[in-house]
Amino acid sequence: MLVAWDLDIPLPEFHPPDPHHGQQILDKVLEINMRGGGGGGGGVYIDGEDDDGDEMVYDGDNGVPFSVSSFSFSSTSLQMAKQPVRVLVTGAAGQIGYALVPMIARGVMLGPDQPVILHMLDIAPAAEALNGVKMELVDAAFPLLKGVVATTDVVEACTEVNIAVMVGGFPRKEGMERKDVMSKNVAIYKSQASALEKHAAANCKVLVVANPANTNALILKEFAPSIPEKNISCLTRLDHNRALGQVSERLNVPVSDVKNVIIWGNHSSTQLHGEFITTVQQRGAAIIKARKLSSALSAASSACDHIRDWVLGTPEGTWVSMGVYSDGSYNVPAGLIYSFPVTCRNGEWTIVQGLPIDELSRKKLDLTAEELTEEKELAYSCLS
Ligand SMILES: NC(=O)C1=CN([C@@H]2O[C@H](COP(=O)(O)OP(=O)(O)OC[C@H]3O[C@@H](n4cnc5c(N)ncnc54)[C@H](O)[C@@H]3O)[C@@H](O)[C@H]2O)C=CC1
Ligand SMILES: O=C([O-])CC(=O)C(=O)O
Repeated sequence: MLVAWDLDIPLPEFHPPDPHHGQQILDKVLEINMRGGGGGGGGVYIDGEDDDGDEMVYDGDNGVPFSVSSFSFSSTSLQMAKQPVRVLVTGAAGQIGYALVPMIARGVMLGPDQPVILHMLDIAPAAEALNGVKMELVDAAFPLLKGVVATTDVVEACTEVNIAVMVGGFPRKEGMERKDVMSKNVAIYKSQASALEKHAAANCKVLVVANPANTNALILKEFAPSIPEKNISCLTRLDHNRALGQVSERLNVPVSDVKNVIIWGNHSSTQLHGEFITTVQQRGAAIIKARKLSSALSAASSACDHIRDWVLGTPEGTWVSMGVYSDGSYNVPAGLIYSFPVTCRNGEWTIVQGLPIDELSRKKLDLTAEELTEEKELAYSCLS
């Protein structure tokens, strides 16, 4: 018998009830609900139903106050069945969405034992394409995928989501800077902020991918004041991964042997400089030139890395780059969504402190902060 358990609560010794239907019932996987209360009649109950609906109850009666998800057992195993996590992907009919949703459904984002329910949002003109993506998700028969909501209704899309990956919006074309799509995209983030604030699950974690990613995330934060600022982030992990990839190629070492690069500031071309850095900075533009479309598979994969590390934690001794709400660390103005080196544990990110910043880097850190301040003003002018 295997017990897989992800809560720090002692489980009383478990004796499955004597089955009245012999092997048949032993082979039936039972849904077990655990509920508890303090003192008095409180205790631990494990109950389930057999094929005929007969209730089977185990009462550990140890008075441990808790309320947890369900798990299941069979004759050979007793395994924690995690509750599905609801993951919203906006712009799901677009090219990043198309690459991202199968990754999520396969467990790339939240782990191979974490069931998911996908919420996919797009706009009315993309409704048919969105439905096509839903059909493909069904056809792929992903074992972890417990449901798909495909909708053009933002409230339905946001309802009870635990994680929101905000990809919806317009991509830049060749020759444009990312902030050139601001006027089209920033209004989306203002309006979707309210829907998330009102309808998402408490403690929903938000990752903004659509450009200009830092400023869209900041607008979302400002128009969803009840979502904790720690829960709103933007994607700079793609730049981080690009830097890892460049180091790996140039030194001819496996990318898994490279770690702890840092992306400071904006997802834009005001990151640090030098030939290596220019390559990383201009990689998005190079991909647009080559594909006539902006990056998609690498963006989707990096979005999975971002959420995975945030939720499941960064490996010991490793930091990653996340666009997060600045608290003034490294003398970056507080109140910007700025990319910092962070470590994550227990679902929380922490900025790595005390790294040396030389004079040139200082200038560049300030420059990218100035750009973000200007973008913020531009965003508000687009909204007024
Ligand atoms: N932060 C990063 O590292 C990266 C950011 N991006 C950005 O991600 C965004 C999406 O890129 P792609 O998927 O290539 O674009 P795309 O054009 O293929 O897909 C975007 C989707 O968003 C939908 N959409 C538009 N308005 C919407 C709204 N109000 N609500 C929901 N959906 C809406 C569109 O109908 C479309 O299906 C772009 O802004 C792009 O610049 C792209 C690559 C990397
Ligand atoms: O460059 C773009 O427009 C898309 C993007 O953000 C990237 O690939 O980094």
